[in-house]
Formats: sequence, C-alpha cells, structure tokens
Amino acid sequence: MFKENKVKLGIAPIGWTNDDMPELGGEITFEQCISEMALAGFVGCEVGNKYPRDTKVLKKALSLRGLSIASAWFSAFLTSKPFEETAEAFKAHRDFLYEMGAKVIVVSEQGNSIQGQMETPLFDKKPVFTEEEWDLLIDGLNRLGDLAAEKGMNIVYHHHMGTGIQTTEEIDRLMEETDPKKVSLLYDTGHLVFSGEDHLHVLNKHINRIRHVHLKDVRIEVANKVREEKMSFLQAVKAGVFTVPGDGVIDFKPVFEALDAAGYEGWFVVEAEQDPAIANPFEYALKARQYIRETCGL
Ligand SMILES: O=C1C[C@@H](O)[C@H](O)[C@@H](O)C1=O
Ligand SMILES: [Co+2]
Repeated sequence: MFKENKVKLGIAPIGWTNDDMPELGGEITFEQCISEMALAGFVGCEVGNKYPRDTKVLKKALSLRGLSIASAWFSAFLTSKPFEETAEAFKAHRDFLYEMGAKVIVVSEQGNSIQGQMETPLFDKKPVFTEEEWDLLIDGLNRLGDLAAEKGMNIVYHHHMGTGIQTTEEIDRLMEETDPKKVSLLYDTGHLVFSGEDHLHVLNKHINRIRHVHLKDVRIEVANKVREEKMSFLQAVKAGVFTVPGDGVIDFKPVFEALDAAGYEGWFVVEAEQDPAIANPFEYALKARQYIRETCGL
C-alpha cells in the first residue's frame, strides 16, 4: 500500500509532553522524547514546546536519530485580531519550518476557541462563527496560503474540537469557500470521531484536498462521558479520550485504503495526547507502530 517513498510515518511529541497542558510530561526531556520516537520506528515528528528553536541545534539532534520535521501547529486569530498580527507570527513560523525542510504548515483558527479552557463544557460552548467571522477566516486563510506559497509550501487546515471548524458542515463550508490552490486540509481522525462525525464521509468528500494526516484514536466510552458530564476538552484529554491507532474504536484500514487509492503523498503523524504518567509514551508509540505496520504495511 502507498506509493514507494511518498508516504512517511511520524509521531507528535504531545504524547510525551503536552503543549496545551505543559504539566503533563513536564519531567520528560526533549532527548528522551525524540530518542523514543526513533527507537519505536518513526522517521519524523512535529514540534513540541521542549524542542530547541535554533534550527542548527534541532537539525543535529534529529538527524542523529534519523528524524525530520513533518510540520508544526500554528494558532491563527483571523476572526479576532487584525490580519497583520496573525501574518507576522505566521511568517516567523513558516520560515522556521522551511528551514527545517517541512512542506506543509498546520493552521488552526483559535478565535473564540474553547480548546484551552479547563472548565468550559466542550459540547455546549463551542464557538459558531458569524457571517462576518466566516469572511475574515476565508480571506485570511487564502492570504496565509499566499504567504506559504512564497516558500513553495502549503497550509493544511486543522479542524479541531472546541473551535469554529469542528463539524462536517463547518469543514464542508471551509473547503467550499477557500481556494483549493491556497488552502489544503489536515485530516485528523480523532477529532472527527470525538465530535460524532462520520470520519469516512469527510475523508471521501475532501480526499483531494488532504495533504497532512493526524492518526488519533478515540476511547468512545470516555467520549460519551465527556458529553454526558459536560467536561471540557482538556478534562477529556486528561481522562484519556484519545489514544494511539489500534487502541480505540476507529478501524484505520478503510482510512488507509481510501488515501492509498487517491494517491496520497505526505506524512501520517500519530498524535495521541494522553497523560504520560498513565500511558507510557514509548510503549504506546511501539503499539501504534506495530498496528500501522499490520494494517497498511507501512
Ligand atoms: O494537532 C493537534 C495539536 C494539539 O495542540 C491539539 O490540541 C490536538 O488535539 C491536535 O489534534
Ligand atoms: Co491533530
């Protein structure tokens, strides 16, 4: 399965140290994290808060372990701040990723987002964009796409729980109204299933826009409890709503098959944030690596 050398398998550092809750895995060093990624059989990763920002230092640490940078998250505030503020921060982020050899830039709109709020119920209080906010978002994303193109890069939009782009309808509208040459999609299995979407429907509908994939599984009994008990996104993560592929409710075989049939090229990044004191990140990285090998041969 998959065109030879066209698909690479990475893992996100968020299973070791969580950027949204730095106290999770706060004691784990950068070196431990990247060494375990390599030892588990991954060839790349995204960027976490413990990573050195000096690109020379980072490149050396990664190349010693046969790793490269797939991408990194960027928080946009297109609906809540002047465009220039987001653009300035975006250019610095883009240039860092360009220097590190990444081809895509993960972008997620954080205007009015509740994903970082510890007490806000996830399913009741997610933002819903007004028409004016939609216009700002669409125009702003197309312009970020232009800035990425200056370096031969692409932006990949990350739909996310607790944000204005979470549901199937919101993803559909974003894809319809943005320029396909400027804005691509990041497909994150975990966020779709947690939200209650049909992840295979979203996959098939937008498959030609997908340029980056986050492989995240869901413990459905925890997802149900989050809904019933009006928990927040961060409380859900702490309670273990996400896990690695093969350990939750999602069957990844049809996901891999559809992407293979569509000629997908790019990264698969295992991303399974949970409390590392409960779920040993190295053990879970190995578990994910084995499941992916067995499921799609990668
Ligand atoms: O890609 C991601 C980055 C994280 O910071 C985020 O909260 C997580 O859920 C995710 O999917
Ligand atoms: Co993700």
